[in-house]
Parts: sequence; structure tokens; C-alpha cells
Amino acid sequence: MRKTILLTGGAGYIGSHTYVALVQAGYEVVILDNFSNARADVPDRLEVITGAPVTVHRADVLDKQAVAAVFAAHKIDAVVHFAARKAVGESQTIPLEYIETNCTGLVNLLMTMRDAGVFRIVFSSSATVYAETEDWPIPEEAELGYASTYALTKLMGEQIIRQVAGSDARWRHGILRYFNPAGAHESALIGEDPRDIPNNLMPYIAKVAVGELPTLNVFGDDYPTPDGTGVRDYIHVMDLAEGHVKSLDALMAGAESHIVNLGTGKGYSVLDMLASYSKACGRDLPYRVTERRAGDLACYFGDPAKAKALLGFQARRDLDDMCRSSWAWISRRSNMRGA
Ligand SMILES: NC(=O)c1ccc[n+]([C@@H]2O[C@H](COP(=O)([O-])OP(=O)(O)OC[C@H]3O[C@@H](n4cnc5c(N)ncnc54)[C@H](O)[C@@H]3O)[C@@H](O)[C@H]2O)c1
Ligand SMILES: O=c1ccn([C@@H]2O[C@H](COP(=O)(O)OP(=O)(O)O[C@H]3O[C@H](CO)[C@@H](O)[C@H](O)[C@H]3O)[C@@H](O)[C@H]2O)c(=O)[nH]1
Repeated sequence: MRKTILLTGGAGYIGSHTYVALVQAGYEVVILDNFSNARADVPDRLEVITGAPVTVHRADVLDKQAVAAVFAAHKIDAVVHFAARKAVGESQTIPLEYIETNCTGLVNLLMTMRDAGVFRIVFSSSATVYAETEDWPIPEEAELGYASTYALTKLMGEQIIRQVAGSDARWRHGILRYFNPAGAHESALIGEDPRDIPNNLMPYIAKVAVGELPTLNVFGDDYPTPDGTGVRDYIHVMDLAEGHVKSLDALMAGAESHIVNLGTGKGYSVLDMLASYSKACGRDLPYRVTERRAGDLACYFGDPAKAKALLGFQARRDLDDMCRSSWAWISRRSNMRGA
């Protein structure tokens, strides 16, 4: 019997890629998304990629009745929970909305799961839950902390799940701490598609590559890193998606709950990314070095050993794969808009 997975936030960037990986792994998937940060045509694109109809419920995780209705309509076996607000800067200006969506939304979901007798959840956490450190690679046991309301909501999310799990032995959770997701599905039909000027490096470079932004601002080249620019652990979004499948497979097979990093364990600099993207799009992309961005760390990358040992997960794609797939997606998207 195929297992049915509820995928909240399944029309978003990581959720849509995870949808593809779950379907390919043989799961039946039901998407719940309010489309607050997703394009309306994503389900059609998922249908083209997977060659099968997509089941979508347009609903808000804050609407308990609507969430319960989805559980009543399908026999859900487990949940992969992506639905959240994710902009760090915005979380500092509207903290209550972030706490409401990311924490109250999670509580609603857990209550509905409990009432429906569903006790397996894979949760999108983030490397942002680690306290600032200069001790890399960062293992899961590293000190935790938060520097934004967004990070606080992810840390609270982890704690809520662990606390609830402690009250009833039937609960099993996979808490996945992502490093920096990048790239797109090889079909170039889905990918990251920010509506505003992006804060993050890869979507910003992508917009420079298609000519929507004039030049990349490199935030500082005097960090204590090999080329002076910031180093991060970029992970291909399809590797990340496959990490969710591994976590879910383990929980469905009766494995214990786990908290793992999903990263590559390798660091790439801003200039590495720029060089790789320039190669992908076939021209040298313009940049200028500006002031450091407030709050940025020189270097940040995770220890992937625990995910490998517990889940057999290892990222397979490299930075060139991330840049090539991002360029294929963004150039196609931009041509379609221009058409
Ligand atoms: N992208 C990253 O760098 C990153 C890093 C670490 C963790 N995460 C986490 O991964 C998850 C997915 O991130 P993403 O990059 O795909 O973001 P995204 O914004 O593309 O996806 C989130 C999806 O959730 C939906 N959503 C938001 N609020 C909702 C609500 N109240 N009810 C129902 N649906 C709602 C949005 O419409 C969107 O489709 C989030 O939980 C995010 O915090 C992301
Ligand atoms: O226009 C830009 C954007 C970024 N950078 C640099 O590129 C690197 C990566 O930046 P970014 O893509 O913003 O990722 P992070 O700084 O690692 O932040 C991401 O990863 C953190 C750890 O998970 C989360 O806390 C944040 O929310 C999330 O945005 C950093 O060195 C930045 O200084 C630039 O030089 N120019």
C-alpha cells in the first residue's frame, strides 16, 4: 500500500522539489498551501514533471478547521511540514506574524495530527538555530541560539515537537536543519522565484544573470577566508528534497526520531558562486565589492556525518550543478515572462 504524505507548503521552493522526490520514491502526496509565497501555476508544473495529477488543498495552516478537513478527506500516514514565513529581515519588523504562522501553525498541525492518529512528522528547521560559532563544520550537538525572530520560531518549532513527542511514545519526528538551499529541478519547470529584490546570494546572482539587476554587490572581501568573501554550505535543492525522503523513509520503517543537518559539509565563497554562475550563463557577471552586511558571519558550514550515518543521506550535486540548474530555470522563466 502506498503511503500518503501531507506536504504543507508544497507549492513553495523546497516543498515543490520535495513533492517531486516523494512521488518518485513512490509516495502519494497531498499538498496544503495558502499560496502566500507560491505561484498559482506550480501544481500544473508538478503535474508535467511527474506525469500524474496533483492533489492540492488551498488552505492556511492557521485555519484549524481547514487543516482538519484535509485529514478527513485523505488517509494521511505522515506529514512533511514546510509551510512557514521565511524572511529573516521581515521577521524583525512583524515578529508576531512570524510567531503566529511558524509556531501557532505548527501547533494547529500537531493537534490535528494527534486527533487524526497521525504521529510522524518531518520538520523544516534551519542552520540558523545554531549559536554563532567559529568552530566548523557545525555538528548537531553545537550550542543553539537565535539572532532573529525567524530563527526563534524555528528553534521553538523544534522544541515544541520534541516536548510533544515526550508526552506520547507514538510520536516520531525528523528535524532537518538545512544549510543554504540553491539550484532548481533539472526540468527547469520549478525553482526559486522571489518576487522582490532577493536577499540571498544565488537568487540575486540569477537576477543579475538575466539582466533584471545590474550588478552583484559582494558584501565584503576582507573576511578571514581564502578569497576574503563569505563562505557558506550551499546544498542543491534536489539533494535537500532527497534528504526529506530519506528522513521519511526512516520514520516509516520504524526508526527513532532524529535531528540532522542537511548540507554538503563543503564551503563555497561568494566569488566561487559568481565564477560558477558566470560559467553556467556564458558571460562574466558584473560585481562590485561593498561594505560587509551587518550580522554576517565569515564562514558557516555543517557537519553532514550524522545524516549519512543515520539516514544514508549524502549530497550528490556540486556548485556547478546548482548554478547550471538555476540558470536553466531562471532564463526559461524570464523568456516566458517576456513572451
Ligand atoms: N530557503 C531557505 O533558505 C531555508 C533555509 C532553512 C529552512 N527553510 C525552511 O524551509 C521551509 C520552506 O522554505 P522555502 O524556501 O521553500 O520557502 P517558500 O516560501 O518558497 O515556501 C513556503 C510555502 O509555504 C506556504 N505558506 C506560507 N504560509 C502558509 C500558511 N500560513 N499556510 C499554508 N501555507 C503557507 C507558502 O505559500 C509557500 O508555498 C520553510 O519552513 C523555511 O523556513 C528554508
Ligand atoms: O547580494 C548578496 C547576498 C549575499 N552575499 C553574501 O553571500 C553569502 C551568502 O548569503 P545568503 O545567501 O544571504 O545566505 P546566509 O547569509 O548564509 O543566510 C541564510 O542562511 C542562514 C543560515 O541558515 C539563515 O539564517 C538566513 O536566514 C539565510 O538567509 C554571505 O557571505 C553574504 O554576505 C553577497 O555578497 N551579496
